[in-house]
Amino acid sequence: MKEKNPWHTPVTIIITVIGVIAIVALVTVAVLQNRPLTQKYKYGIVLDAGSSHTALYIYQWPAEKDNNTGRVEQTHSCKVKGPGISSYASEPWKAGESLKDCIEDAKRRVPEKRHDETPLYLGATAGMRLLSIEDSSASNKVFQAVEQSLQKSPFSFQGARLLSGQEEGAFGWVTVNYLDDRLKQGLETTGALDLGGASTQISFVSNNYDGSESPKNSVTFRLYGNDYNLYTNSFLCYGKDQALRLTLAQQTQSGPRSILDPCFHPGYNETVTYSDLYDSPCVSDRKPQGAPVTFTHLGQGNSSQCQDVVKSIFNFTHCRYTQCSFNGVFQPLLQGPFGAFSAYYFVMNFLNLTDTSIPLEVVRKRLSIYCETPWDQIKQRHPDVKLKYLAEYCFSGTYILTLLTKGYNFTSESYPNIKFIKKIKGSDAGWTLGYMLNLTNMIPAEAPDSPLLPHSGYVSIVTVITVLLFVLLIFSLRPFWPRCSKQPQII
Ligand SMILES: Nc1ccn([C@@H]2O[C@H](COP(=O)(O)OP(=O)(O)OP(=O)(O)O)[C@@H](O)[C@H]2O)c(=O)n1
Repeated sequence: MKEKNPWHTPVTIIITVIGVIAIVALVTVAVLQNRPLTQKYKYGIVLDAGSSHTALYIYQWPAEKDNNTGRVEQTHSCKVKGPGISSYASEPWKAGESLKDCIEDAKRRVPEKRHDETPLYLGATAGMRLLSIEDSSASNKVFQAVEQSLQKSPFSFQGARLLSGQEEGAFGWVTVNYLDDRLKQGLETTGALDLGGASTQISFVSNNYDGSESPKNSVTFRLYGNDYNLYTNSFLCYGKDQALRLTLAQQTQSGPRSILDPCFHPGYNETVTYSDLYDSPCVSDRKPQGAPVTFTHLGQGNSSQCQDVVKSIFNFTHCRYTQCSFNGVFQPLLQGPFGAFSAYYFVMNFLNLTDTSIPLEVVRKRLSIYCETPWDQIKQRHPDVKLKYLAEYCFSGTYILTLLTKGYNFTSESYPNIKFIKKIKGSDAGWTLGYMLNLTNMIPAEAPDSPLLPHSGYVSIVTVITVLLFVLLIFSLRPFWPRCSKQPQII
């Protein structure tokens, strides 16, 4: 006599087998769907052809997230050897040649199979702006030379062009706020202060600026569903190299054989050629008549006199708007935090003055002690720093403080709102990233629709619900279950 197992009916066996197969299939799909994928990246390259040098930046972002944001990051930068491309006006082909090493470097950094789809841009700033004012044909030839050289690269070259000061300021602002994740989240934005060699930019959003007063300073953006009305201004000739020319021009108006410069260390002594100093549209019309060929540039190291000389290159006398910064340029009330980068950072970092919680008066005092230090001592303390940079830090520090306080109207109270920065989350602060994001349409005007759940959450929920349904099905089939009788069946 054999006791029949109540589960051994064909219906329950079939249901159980199908159920087990379904659960195994679901779990397999869920696991496979959520396995870590080997990330594929896309790349973009921007060359920043500045007045003092050219730099190449490589950016990357996950291939499947072209239209998403907060994900583009700088993976590498390469400093082009030699001066900025505008310095090759008399031998333009050399401007093209100068870029080759960094392009070779980029070829090694970007995977070969991505080369032909990687956009390559060159944007030129204030150095080329000045050259185009001075000699537009020479500037065209320099652009032709760099274009010829970049067309030979395996990348998808998208052209070389001159950025307007307004674009330089606005794209710097986009970069800073993109990297800080402020745009996507619609947070209060950070203003951008950029100090180059030949121009300087200030860009910020102010509640009391809607673009109606001085519309030429207004740039509007719609980013991730938010409207921004940005104030921006670029001051050509107020980058730190051209500002130094302006102060030297101020001190050599009578064509002297020597000057005692308060912005250079005591004991500093260099011979300067008048024609070199005045070889820039920022000062060329002021070249003194009948001056000797050279003058001796002597350092005096006097901070308060240096402040006076630096102040004298700003014009505060006329303003046809409700308020101005300097040279009759409109500026609304300063608002919010500011990121100060490029030469702001190089100089303040060298001077150990990037901490803006140090009171402005203390900063001034420390700078004046530095300026009064004899040139021999300075050279001894910093044997590794390029002499040209080293000689100019006293001037540059004084210029930065004067530009910020007298020029832009930062006060002791608002000075701590400035943060001197070089990089944000590994990417350099500057106009290049914002420029690329704009040209590749990587910042959408409207906020992208995001799915309710991440993919892994979706798969897990579907799995759990299916298992539940299966269990319910088994229970709903109860009437078909064989009954367990207490009496053993006799077969
Ligand atoms: N370690 C460094 C590197 C650069 N500089 C100075 O910083 C200034 C400008 O830097 P940059 O942002 O590279 O300006 P450019 O792009 O060359 O100038 P522009 O934007 O005006 O065209 C130059 O005066 C350069 O001499 C410096 O003082 N210390």
